[in-house]
Amino acid sequence: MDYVIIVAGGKGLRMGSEIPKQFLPVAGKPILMRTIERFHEYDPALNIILVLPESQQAYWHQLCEEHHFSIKHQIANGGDTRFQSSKNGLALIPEDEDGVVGIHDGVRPFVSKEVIEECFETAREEYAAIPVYAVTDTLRYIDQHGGGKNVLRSDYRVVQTPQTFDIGLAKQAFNQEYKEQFTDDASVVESLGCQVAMVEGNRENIKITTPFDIKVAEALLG
Ligand SMILES: Nc1ccn([C@@H]2O[C@H](COP(=O)(O)OP(=O)(O)OP(=O)(O)O)[C@@H](O)[C@H]2O)c(=O)n1
Ligand SMILES: C[C@](O)(CO)[C@H](O)COP(=O)(O)O
Repeated sequence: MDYVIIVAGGKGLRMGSEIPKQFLPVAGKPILMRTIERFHEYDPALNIILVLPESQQAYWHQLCEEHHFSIKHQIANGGDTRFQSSKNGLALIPEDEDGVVGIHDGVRPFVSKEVIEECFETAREEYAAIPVYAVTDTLRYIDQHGGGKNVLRSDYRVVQTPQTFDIGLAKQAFNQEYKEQFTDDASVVESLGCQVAMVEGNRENIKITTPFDIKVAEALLG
């Protein structure tokens, strides 16, 4: 069976809003509900695990009632790092389960059905897959003395989620000790020595991080 773990255990410091950013409404509906809906639309049989700080779970249940949100999901507790949040979500998947697990940021409500499908199918064949897109701005490397140097942007890709993995592989990877360079789930799997396949992401799949991103999100739905 396939699973998606929607991680929403962060602090939202860059958003700086009173309400945690995953609950902020965009065109009248909380971001997190929009994100979960995308995966349910892709596959209504997909098992959904939502990772939320324990202190926010009662509020989430209240929001679900208010919005008549009835998509079935399990809840895991958020961790101090994204690594720990993903790991807590993975712990709810039975040990002997076969299939693919996607790990997706709760604050990326604009992932397309095609990208979700491509990520799950590529991981089924190649064990690990991530959506990426080409950099469109010029990039500059800054050294430790503050000096700058132009770099070849075609050497880089911007990485999105969902990041999809064979379930056994993901569980093995998240048994490692946490390292600071684990900024996404693929970096955890890669540190086992595994290759991660890349699929073309969709540009609208932004990570809602700052108040500016809320304006972009409203515009995308407008
Ligand atoms: N300990 C953490 C940290 C992050 N996340 C989740 O990972 C996703 C991407 O992280 P980001 O957008 O950076 O969220 P925050 O960490 O909440 O933001 P900030 O760094 O501004 O505090 C978010 O859905 C966030 O909730 C998580 O589940 N657990
Ligand atoms: C996982 C991620 O969204 C891929 O782009 C990103 O690495 C999360 O980074 P954050 O700074 O912890 O939000």
